[in-house]
Amino acid sequence: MAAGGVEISKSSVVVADRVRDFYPRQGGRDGERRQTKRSCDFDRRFNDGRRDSYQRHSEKRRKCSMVSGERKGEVFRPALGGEKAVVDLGGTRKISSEDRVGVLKSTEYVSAVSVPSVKHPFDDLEEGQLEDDEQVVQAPNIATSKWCLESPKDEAVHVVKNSRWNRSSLSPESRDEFQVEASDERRSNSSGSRSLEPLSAHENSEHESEGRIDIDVGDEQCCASDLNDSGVDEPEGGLSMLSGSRDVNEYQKLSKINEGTYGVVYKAKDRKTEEIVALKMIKMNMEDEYGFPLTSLREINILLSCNHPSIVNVKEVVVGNSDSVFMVMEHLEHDLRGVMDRMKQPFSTSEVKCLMIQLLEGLKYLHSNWIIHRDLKPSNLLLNNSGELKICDFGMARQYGSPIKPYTQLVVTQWYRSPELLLGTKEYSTAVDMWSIGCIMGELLSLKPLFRGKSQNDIDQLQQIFAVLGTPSETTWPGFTSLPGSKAKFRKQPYNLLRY
Ligand SMILES: Nc1ncnc2c1ncn2[C@@H]1O[C@H](COP(=O)(O)OP(=O)(O)OP(=O)(O)O)[C@@H](O)[C@H]1O
Repeated sequence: MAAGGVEISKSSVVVADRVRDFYPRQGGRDGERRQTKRSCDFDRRFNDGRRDSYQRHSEKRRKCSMVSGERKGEVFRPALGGEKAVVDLGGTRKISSEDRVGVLKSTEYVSAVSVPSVKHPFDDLEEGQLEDDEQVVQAPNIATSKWCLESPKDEAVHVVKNSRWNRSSLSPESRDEFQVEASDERRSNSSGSRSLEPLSAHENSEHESEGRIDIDVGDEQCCASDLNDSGVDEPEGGLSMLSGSRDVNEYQKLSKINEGTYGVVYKAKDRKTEEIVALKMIKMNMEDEYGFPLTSLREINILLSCNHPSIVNVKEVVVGNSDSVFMVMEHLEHDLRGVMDRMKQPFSTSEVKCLMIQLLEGLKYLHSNWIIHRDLKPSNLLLNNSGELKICDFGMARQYGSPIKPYTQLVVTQWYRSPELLLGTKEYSTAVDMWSIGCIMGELLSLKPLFRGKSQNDIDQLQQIFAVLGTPSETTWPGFTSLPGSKAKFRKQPYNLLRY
């Protein structure tokens, strides 16, 4: 591994150079991110870089109090390491220095989210066993975050008609600089259809949609205001979790980076600190007058709770002067799709190793925190000019538990979708992400999608997979014949030709 480490370390420099080579003007012109070449090598990531991750952890704690600190008197539980900390039930959270050392020592990156359905040592404690003024605390926690909508009771956080996001209250004066274009975007999407709008950056790319199909995620796709039936009183003033959020005008819009299905992404500058950031504007659901998409709530909740160098950092959520909401993220200069589209030669093996180790570290962090991403593909992997890779776009992500519950199978862009999803399973787990990153690794090595099925054709996608890996049977894949799609007539292909 030592030799491999050296090789990867060197290659990270090359990846950074190659990323810069494709965008020489971008890297050099404004010099906004003149970063050291060594930032993704092993030395820095695992030695010096560890300091960075601790520093980010403490920043995250600050964020955490914003996310979950509002729930006074609640008993918080530790995440994975069993770390114990102290919470003042008056709402001010304190963590003793001893506990803090424990937190930092116990895990390489601090686990940020709760573990559903797992018995924890503290579970055995009787009520009152904790010292009077001490309770168990958990740093950023998906389940207790104010953005959490996983439990139906909490789903009452929605926009109300007299809120500041009420469209009728819109006035020309109240528009912010992000608003004009945003309104146009919404008009163009006013049919309420979820079809992919034309993208600016990848418009002419043959990889534009990465085999994407328009998805209707059925039971999981709704917006906050679809949940009004929960019977809980609506909080006065709209989305309660937005109270106290800063205004988007704290940022100066520089340019539009890209538009995805669920939001428009802008490059912007913090007016005070001059930091360059990415602002993702959340598209409201136009079919519903005040709809805040559940996917966006999930994305915000998960990203605010995560803390890992390979996961894009969300700094805060800000609001526009009218009915717009923005996620403020660290800015990375490229995404892997754009970089690969411009490459003539594939990445070298060692470059691929450098990218893959970052991707795998990020995914390990997610999976060990019970999160499945469910939409891993090159355009959701951001790269900076130093060769650092970060996973973004958590619109499809969700927490899972044990035992596995049925989820929608209409997730993951087609070329990166696993056979079990293509065959219609509703009970799936982290393996769907592992399949996607296997496809991404193949593509990094060959510069061509590994399994490039015809658009919206699951059978063709499966035929392409079976042509390489063999047509499954109950022997090679126990349980295959009970999958809904297994009855289709697939061509018989010999087992596993991956090496040829
Ligand atoms: N933090 C960031 N820094 C720079 N660019 C970004 C950032 N986040 C997103 N982007 C760019 O915007 C694009 C779309 O972002 P994202 O995937 O989050 O939006 P989406 O609406 O969920 O897209 P999709 O249609 O893939 O679901 C990305 O592919 C990337 O090019």
